Amino acid sequence: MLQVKTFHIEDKLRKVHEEAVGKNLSLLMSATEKIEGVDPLSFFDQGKRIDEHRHFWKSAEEDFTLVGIGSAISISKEGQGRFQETDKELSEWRNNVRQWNPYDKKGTGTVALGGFGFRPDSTAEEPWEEFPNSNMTIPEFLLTSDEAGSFLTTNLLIHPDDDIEAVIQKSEEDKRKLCTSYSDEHAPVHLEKIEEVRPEEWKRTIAEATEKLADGTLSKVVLAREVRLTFDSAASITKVLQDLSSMQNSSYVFAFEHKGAYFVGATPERLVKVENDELFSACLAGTTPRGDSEEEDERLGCELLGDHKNRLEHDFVVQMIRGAVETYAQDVDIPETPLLYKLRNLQHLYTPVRASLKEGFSLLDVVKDLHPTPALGGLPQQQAVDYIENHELMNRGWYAGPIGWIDGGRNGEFAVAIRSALIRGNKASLFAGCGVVKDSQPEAEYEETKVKLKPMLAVLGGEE
Ligand SMILES: C=C(O[C@H]1C=CC=C(C(=O)O)[C@@H]1O)C(=O)O
Ligand SMILES: [Mg+2]
Repeated sequence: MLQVKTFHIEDKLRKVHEEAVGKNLSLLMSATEKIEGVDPLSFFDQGKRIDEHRHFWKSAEEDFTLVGIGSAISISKEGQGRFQETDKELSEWRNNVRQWNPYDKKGTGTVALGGFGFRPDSTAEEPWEEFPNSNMTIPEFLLTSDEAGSFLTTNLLIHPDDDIEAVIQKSEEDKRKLCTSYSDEHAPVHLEKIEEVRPEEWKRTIAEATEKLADGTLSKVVLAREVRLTFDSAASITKVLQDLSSMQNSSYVFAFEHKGAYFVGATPERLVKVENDELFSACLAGTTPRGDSEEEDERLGCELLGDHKNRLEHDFVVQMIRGAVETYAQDVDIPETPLLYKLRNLQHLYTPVRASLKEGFSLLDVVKDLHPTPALGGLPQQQAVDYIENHELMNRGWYAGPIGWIDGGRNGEFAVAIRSALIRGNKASLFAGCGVVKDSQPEAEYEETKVKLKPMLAVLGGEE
């Protein structure tokens, strides 16, 4: 039986409002309480009754889920300075927040959730019309759920001319709705049409890229393709998240909603995590399918570890991440040889990175320098990004961009948004890419992207 505890923050809100009136300033109020019996997916689902701006984030390695509903502060920047401008604006709000948070818990309080498009200068081209170039949001209601329990943070921006009694009443009502268990049966969607976007032309772009790679101008470039789906009705995002969470338990499961469009996925690829000033990154590049039997699986894994083309793809990523991390961290620990990272449908070459973040740097400083790693862009970085812009047959939007969260206490994590789909009503665009090096074969890369598309396809009515 669900237990709803309503947290009374009336007095705090009245106090902040008085101060806002006195100073003639808008003030951010943040209050965190411990709650019980609230399921993150139910909270997300109920959130649609309150606001069409919702966020969902589930960690790949620990029991840690964040769900954000609505927005108290929404920051959208573009251009080369977007990471640092976002960081600066977040700090300004946090330096001035009126906060009640008795829990020393990462991911509570003025947490900002969101992401950044792949390119700093991309415009809202089809199918990304609803998405700004980047957006980090401090939600009005944030559920933080981990093995120790659940915490609800209410963040409200209080204006001098607010009717504070009405604000109090609405926030209490919203919380009651969010903490009500959902009863809806979320039916799976029925897939009516699958359309691969120009697959033969895409294979030719791979062949052309290998020529460019052979002449030495580029060392590696990641090229992605799109598959469009049509369903018989609008897809339930709650159901998609539920299925991704149960099927892809070594991946970050995420959803970002903007004006009725959803960017959803299950990515295995960490960009960077900071916790207690420890920094963790990951090099994930080089791919082979899982085997049908244990023996076959092991054989495929061994072949991957010894495969020259995949090791080259992978080593470019390790080199680049090492260089970027050394600027911001000390005691950098990176093993010499990769391990295997096994997912439901495929296995990757994986090298974990661990270091100590130097004082004075933030998570977003590291994100700025790491993005895009050669697992998503290529090498040299700028030439590869330009090559992608000029040759790829799709608009990346937020695909392969950094997505994640950051709290007011220097903790946070960003992953890269691959194995993902943009869903609007009864349509979806799925994206998958592959690292192209000079020995790449177009047909093999095409097959690799096919396997990478499987997790999203499987939760959207397709075959696994
Ligand atoms: C770009 C994607 O995967 C990257 C991450 C891991 C392995 C990769 C590869 O082996 O090609 C890619 O670099 C994608 O899934 O869309
Ligand atoms: Mg590959």
